[in-house]
Parts: sequence; C-alpha cells; structure tokens
Amino acid sequence: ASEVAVTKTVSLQSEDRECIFSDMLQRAEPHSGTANELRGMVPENSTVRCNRRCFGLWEKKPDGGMHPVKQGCWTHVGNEQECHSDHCQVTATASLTLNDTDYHFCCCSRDLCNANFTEPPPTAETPPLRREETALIALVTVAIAAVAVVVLFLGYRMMKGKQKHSLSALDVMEAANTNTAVDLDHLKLLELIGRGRYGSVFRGCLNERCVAVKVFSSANRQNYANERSIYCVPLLQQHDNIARFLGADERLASDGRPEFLILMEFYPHGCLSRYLSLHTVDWSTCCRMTHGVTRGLAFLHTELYRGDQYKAAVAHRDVTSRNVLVRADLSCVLADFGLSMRLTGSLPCRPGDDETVAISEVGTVRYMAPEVLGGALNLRDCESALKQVDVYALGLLYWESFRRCSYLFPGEAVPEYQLAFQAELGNHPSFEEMQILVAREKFRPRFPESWKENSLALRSLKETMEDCWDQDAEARLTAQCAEQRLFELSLLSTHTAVHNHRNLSQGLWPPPSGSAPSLIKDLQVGVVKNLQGDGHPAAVVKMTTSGAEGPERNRNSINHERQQAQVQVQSLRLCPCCPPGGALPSVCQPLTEEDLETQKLDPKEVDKNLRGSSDENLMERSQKQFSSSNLLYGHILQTAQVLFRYYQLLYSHILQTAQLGGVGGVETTLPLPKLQNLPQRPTSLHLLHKTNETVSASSRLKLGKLKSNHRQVETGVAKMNTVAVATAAEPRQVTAVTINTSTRVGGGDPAVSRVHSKMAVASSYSAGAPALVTNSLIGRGRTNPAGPQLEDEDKMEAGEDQRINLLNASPDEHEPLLRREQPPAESHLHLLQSRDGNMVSGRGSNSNNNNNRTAWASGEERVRAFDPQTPQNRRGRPCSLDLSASCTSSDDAPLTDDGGLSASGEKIKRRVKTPYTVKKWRPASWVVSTDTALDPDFDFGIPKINQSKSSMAVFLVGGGATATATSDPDGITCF
Ligand SMILES: Nc1ncnc2c1ncn2[C@@H]1O[C@H](COP(=O)(O)OP(=O)(O)OP(=O)(O)O)[C@@H](O)[C@H]1O
Repeated sequence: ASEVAVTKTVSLQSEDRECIFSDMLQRAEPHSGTANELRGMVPENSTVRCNRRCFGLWEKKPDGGMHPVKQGCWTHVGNEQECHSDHCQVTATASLTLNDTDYHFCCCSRDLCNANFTEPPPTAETPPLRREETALIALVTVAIAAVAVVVLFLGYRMMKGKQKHSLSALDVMEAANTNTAVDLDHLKLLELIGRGRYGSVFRGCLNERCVAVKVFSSANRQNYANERSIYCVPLLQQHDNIARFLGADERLASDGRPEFLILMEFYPHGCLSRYLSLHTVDWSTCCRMTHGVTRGLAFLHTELYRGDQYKAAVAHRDVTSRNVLVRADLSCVLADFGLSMRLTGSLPCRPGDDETVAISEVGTVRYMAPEVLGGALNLRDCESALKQVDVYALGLLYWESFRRCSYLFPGEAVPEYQLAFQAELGNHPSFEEMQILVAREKFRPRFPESWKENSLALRSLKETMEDCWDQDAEARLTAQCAEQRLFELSLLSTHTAVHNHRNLSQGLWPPPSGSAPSLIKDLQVGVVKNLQGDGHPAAVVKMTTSGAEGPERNRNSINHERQQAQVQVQSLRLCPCCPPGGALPSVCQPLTEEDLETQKLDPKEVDKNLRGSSDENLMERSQKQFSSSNLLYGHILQTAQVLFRYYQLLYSHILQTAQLGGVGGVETTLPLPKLQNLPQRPTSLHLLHKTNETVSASSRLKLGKLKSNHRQVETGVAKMNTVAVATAAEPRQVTAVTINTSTRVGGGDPAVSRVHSKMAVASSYSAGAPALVTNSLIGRGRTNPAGPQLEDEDKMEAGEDQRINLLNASPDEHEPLLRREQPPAESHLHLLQSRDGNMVSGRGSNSNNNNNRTAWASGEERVRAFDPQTPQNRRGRPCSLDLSASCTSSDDAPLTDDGGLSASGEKIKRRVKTPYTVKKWRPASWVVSTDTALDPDFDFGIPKINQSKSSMAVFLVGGGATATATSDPDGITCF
C-alpha cells in the first residue's frame, strides 16, 4: 500500500506544472483559486503550481500592446487533447472581441509556458467574418458569376457566329460551285463600273475570267454579310434569274481597314435602268426582261424543299431597276440582296420592337410601297407584307420597262427612259415627298398618252401593272401571278394586239368579199392562239358584240388551232353582224392577211417559249411539279378548251345565222368539232378588250385618285364568262350580251337588232336548248385604280439630265435609305415554326396568296399558288389574264366531249359567279332564250327584268331544262 501511495505521489508530482499567475481583474492572490485550494498548492512568486495545464488571457490595448488579463491554472475539464502544447499558442477560436477589445487566450502544459503567448501560424483558420464582409463577398461573388455567365454567353454567340460564317463560306463554295481554288489573290480590279449605297462595283478579272466585284467598306459589313448569306440560300443559285454568285472574301484595304468583296458574274449590260436608258426594246424583249425579273422574284419568294435542302422564302426588299442586271442575251437576273430577308414560317416582326423598324424601314425610297411610306406595313403577317412590298416595286419596274418598248409607241418617238416618279419628284425624292404622293394621294406613274389605245396588249399590260401596285397591298398580285401574267403577255403578238386596233380605228379593213369569210372575229372575246398547227390556215372568229360604236371598239380575236380552224369554214367569209347582202358595217371588217399572219405562231418558237419560261432547270432535276410552265400550260389548255367550246358554239351560231339570213352557199348544218380535237398546246390566251375609253384625262385623274369602284366594276365584268347550258341539241344560234353597251345582234335591221340595255341577250335559235351564254363585257372606263394614268409627254422633262448617269451615279444614289444603322434585319428567321405553332406547310395567311411554299415532292403548294380559286389567292384576283380559264376552279370539270352542253347548274353558277376580283365583282346578267320567236315582252329581244345591282343572274328564257327559281319572270329561269 505504501508503494502505491508513493507511485501516486510521484505521478501527481510529475503532472504538476508551475504556471504564471496573475489576475488583473480581481487582484486575487494566487492561492485563492479554487483549484489551488483543492490541490492545496501554494503560489510562489506569482506563480502557481497547477495540475498539468496553464492558461493566459491577454487583451489588446488601444496602443496596440498586449497586456495579460488573467494567468494561472487551466482547470477546464474538456478535451484531454487540448492545451498539450509547450507554447501558449493563441487559436482563432480562442480569440474574441468584446466591447471593441480584442482578447487572446491560450493554454499550454509546460512550466511557466503561459508567461507569454504566441500568435497563431498564418495558415491557421481565419477569424469569422463580419456580416457586412460576408454580404460584400456574396455580392461580389454573384457579380462575378453574372459576368462570367455573360462572357460565356457572348463567347458562345461568337463561336456560333464564326461557325455560321464558316458554314456560309462552305455554302458559298458549294453554291457557286467553286472551291478554295478560287484565289482572290489573283483578282485584278480593272475599272469601276458602278457605285451603290453600300459599295462600289468593279469589273475585274480572276484567272482570266471576267467578273464583277462588289466592294463593301467595313462600315457596310452587315450588308455584305447579308448579301452573301442570301446568295448562299440553298437552291437559289440554281435559278436562272438570280444573279450568279462566285465567291466572297475579305481583305485589308490600303488604309489598313478591312473591306469585303463579293464576286459575281459580270453582266455586260449592267443594270436594267442603265440598259433601258440607252436602248429601246421590242415587245418580246421587254416581256422577256420583265418576265425574267418576275420569275426570279417569284422564285425568291417561294419556299422550297428539295430532298434535304430547304430554301426559305426570301423577300428582296429593294426591288428596283438598278438591282436587275442584264445578260448579253438581254435576259435579266435579280441582284443585290443586301437588304433581303429570309422569311420563314414564323412571323418575323413583332410590333413595337426594334427589329420591326429594321423590317419595315428599308428599301429605296422611290420604290417604297405606300404601306411602307405610311408606316402601315402589316406586321402581323410580315411574310406576306414584305412580298407585297416587292410586288409593288415590280409594278413600277414594269412601267419603267414598257415605257421603253418601241412597239407600244408605233409611229412615234419612244419617250426617254424615266425612273418611276421621276417626272413628278425628280432624281432625289425625299421620303416625305413620296409619302404624300404615293401613300396619301395614291398617285402612280402615268401611262403615256398613246397607251390610252385600248388594245389587248396595252390593256392587259396596264392592268397587270395596276394589279401590282395596288394601294391595297393584299389585293396585289403575287410574284407568281405576275410571272404568269408576264408570260401570257409575252405570248401576245403585239403586232396584232397593238396594230390591229389602229388599223381598225383607221378603217383600214378591206371591203367584204362576196364569199363567206373564213374569219370570224369576236371583237370582245380576245385571242386564242394554239400552238400546234398543221399548216392549215388559221381561222379567226370575228364577231361584233361590243356596244361601243366607231373605230374605238375593242378588237380581239379568237384564233383557234388550225385543225379546228379548218372546220369546214375555209370557204366561208362571213361577218356575222353584216346584213346579208347589205353593206358591211364599218365595225364589221374581216381580218387582213397581215393579221392572219400575225396570228400564226411558229409552233417551234412557241414551244421554245413555253419551255424557256418554265423552271426547267429545277424541274428537270427534281422531276417534280414545280414548273410554272406546267401549270401555265394547264391554265392555257383550260382556257383554250373553254374558248374553243365557245368558238364551236359561236361558229355554229354564225352558220345558223347565215343560214337563216339567207347567206347562200353555206351548209346549214355543220357538226361541232369535238373536244378531242382541242389543241394540245394553245399558244396564247384569251384576252379581253374593253371598249375604248372616252373619259378625259382629267376625269381619269379624278377616277384614279378616287380609286373608285368604277374600275372594280369593270375588272369585274371585263372578262368573258362562258356558260354552257343544257345538253340536248346542238346550238344553233347564240347571241350575246353586253352590259351597259349597245349591241348588234342578228342579221336584221341594225335599228332593231341594236340592243341598248343594261343587259344584253343572245337569242338562241336552237333545236330546243340554248347553248351558250356569254358575257363579254363591257363597260367603259379605265382600269388604273391608283392615279392619273395618262402621261402628258409634253410635260415630261426631256434631256440629258433625265437620263440616269450611266456608270457611277444613280438618280437615287443619295436617296435616304430609311434604315436605321443597325444590322439589316437578321434575316434568318425561325425556320419551320410559325408563331402560332404551325409548321411551314400549314400556316394560313388570312387569304393571302403570298405565302408560297412549294413542296418538291408533290408540287401541291405550287399548284395552289397558281390557282386563283384557292383561298391563298388574294381577293380572288386571278393570275391569268384570261378570266374564263384562270377563274375556273380546279374542280370545275372541263366541258364534256359531247359538245360541252352538260354543265350543271351548279357549275354554271360557280363559273359565272367566279369574279375577276371578288371584292370588285359587279353584277351582270345573261339571258338565253330558247325560243325562236322573240317574246313580245322583250324590248328589242331583251326581257324587262329588273336586274339586281348586287347580284348576278343567268336566265334561261323559255323552256329551259333547269328551273331553279319561282320568282323569275315568266318563262325565264334564273340560275
Ligand atoms: N454583276 C454585275 N455586272 C455588271 N454590272 C454590275 C454588276 N453588279 C452591279 N453592277 C453595276 O453596278 C451598279 C452598282 O451596283 P450596286 O449593286 O452596288 O448598287 P445599286 O444597286 O445601284 O445601288 P444599291 O446597292 O444602293 O441598291 C449597278 O447599278 C450596275 O450598273
């Protein structure tokens, strides 16, 4: 036991420590501490004997010095591992701040180790932060994170942009069928050939090849990038009427700044305005030029899929005659896509945002559409709106072009070239001036004085221009429709179309021959030329039904396929309105041989024309139904079929008339040609004349400014509607039919036969069934809706200053371009998804026909784009100049082979009610009598029926097979 006690004592003694003792707080004696008491230890010289551990507490005085507060034995029972150090080391956790005084605590386990303290090592834990510091740190952290995110995002964007550019470059190579071998180092710039708003154009030489090089300064980089990216739109470069792109590059200019180059094919004639300022053009050239531009634009506007390639619809947004280039063969291409914009399924503009401004306020002021000038662009349907803007400018381009068409100014000087509105506003119209003139006053370029001639070509041409620059954007033609119109115009023989009129006006027709004429000319119906001739002489149906008297009558003709023309009338020379054996009325003149000649077309040539106007490049590749010519051909064929049937009936009627009227030498019964004899490829379309206008220029002005319904009425009825009625018998006589005009019918006394009525009747002598009801027009007046159209050439400033500067300066060069200095609208709009969630092929466009999408696989969209009856077409305005064909809906079955007399009432209704323009439709009535005797209630053969002004009716008089209404006048059936 004593040994154990000794061991314990030794052990206790070994654990004892001598610690410094002080207590500045209580001034206590060292021995007064509880622990010391417990252990019974006695302090020695401010030291105290402790059990193993000492401690010290120091405070930091304001002077910075550390003073002990308390030192002694550390008796805290805690972690046994604590305080085992030989040095009294202050730890972060043992430091605290009280009342702004820092206290340092330490403990240790060596004798006198608490006499002083040691600072914690620098790696020791940092003291806890204050709240403000923490908040600050958090804030800074968040800010840094945000900046990092932004930087990352921008970096991503830049990377994407670079990727895009490099992709574009690849596309460029692909599209231009070039490769990296195109070495711009070998490019030589030879001469400056033009200067635009965004760059200068040089003729250059690259590897022996003549090229055009458009050089953009760095300020116009965006324009350059946009133009390049549009050229790279898949499939675009395959189109014949889009300028050929050869490559793009950037390099350092002599001043050290970057400049950007676009290489293009060199077009020796330069731009269209330049060419037209130097040359006049003939009809076919002019048609070909304008048709080419239109074809290019139509293609640009069309959304296409071919295999895995997708071509977005693109709006050009700067269609001007300076942005059309002329090839050596005088065909034209669309160029300058610096402001162009991809249009896709989604709506690109949102009202109110900056992009919207970029979308709407671009272009050349002179060619800006009224809705752009007036800030009324339909931003809810940008795709359509932007296409309509293009078509407006296209109309102006037509005007500029055809004013230089020598064939439209026979016997007089062709006026100097003028830009649109140049006569009114000079070379540099301001935006405000254009706003007033075009948007507010609805003014449009005037048609030259000599264009008032109501020839077929001129009327169709003017109508097409007007339909392009219509104030109502939605009523404008689509580019596809315009293309079709131009194609049809190009098929017209101007010589006939223009000169016939004049010949007739001047009474140049030869006197009637004694024999029956082989020519029957329907002065109201128009012209149909068929392609497939067989060498037989052509026949022309000529029939006077226009009420307009005198030399200013409309003079159209129907010229059928020669096979048909041969239909047993080769020896017949008969003017249907001539009294038998009587003097030939002045209006009833047979066609001259010259006219006959002009009606004949070389089938090969026309075939070539047809082929040439198709999108054969694409078609051949895809073998899909893209080709417009196919569709056109469909239209043409349809037209020909309808007209041919009309011709058959007319012909029959004429023969019957001749028979009844005692014209000798004519067989009384001639079988109608069958439908299967129809021409396979008609060459031209039926185009209607109007009666000559008698309104004065001033009244035109007023009418034009009012953009009245007047024109709408006329366009509504100015086309032929052909209706085949009943089935049984062969038609014998058909009379027709004018509105607001006087008409000669039959072969009797002109005084009797003249019908002066709002409604004209064709009394039909028939074996029981009326055969044909024809409404051929025709009111008076003008067609130009927008403004005074007669150009007073005297007022036109002539002279050199009117000419555009051929090389370096455009009259518009310094025109303000109403575009903010921001990137021209990011043209890459969402591809497939429309805002309303529809996919490209599905989005409707509130009846707009401007959203043309072509599915290469089916061609269906393309078909719809051409079909005037589809809801996609604006306001029912037909593409074709031929009402009877173009307005026939696709589900209108063609007339049957048995003579075409089986059309149902429904079909009749549909066909008759197919308006030229829906909104502009005005009533017309057709009455067909099935009685051989005129009803006494008829006034000059016309029943007195109150014609509704808001509806149209077709009446079958006396014994018609179909009766659908009970309230009609007796004996008259209203369909
Ligand atoms: N590929 C080309 N071949 C021949 N001449 C060209 C070619 N490209 C342009 N030019 C000529 O250079 C002129 C300037 O063309 P550019 O496209 O730079 O300007 P612009 O179309 O006149 O004006 P903007 O660019 O402002 O619309 C054209 O008017 C044309 O005469």
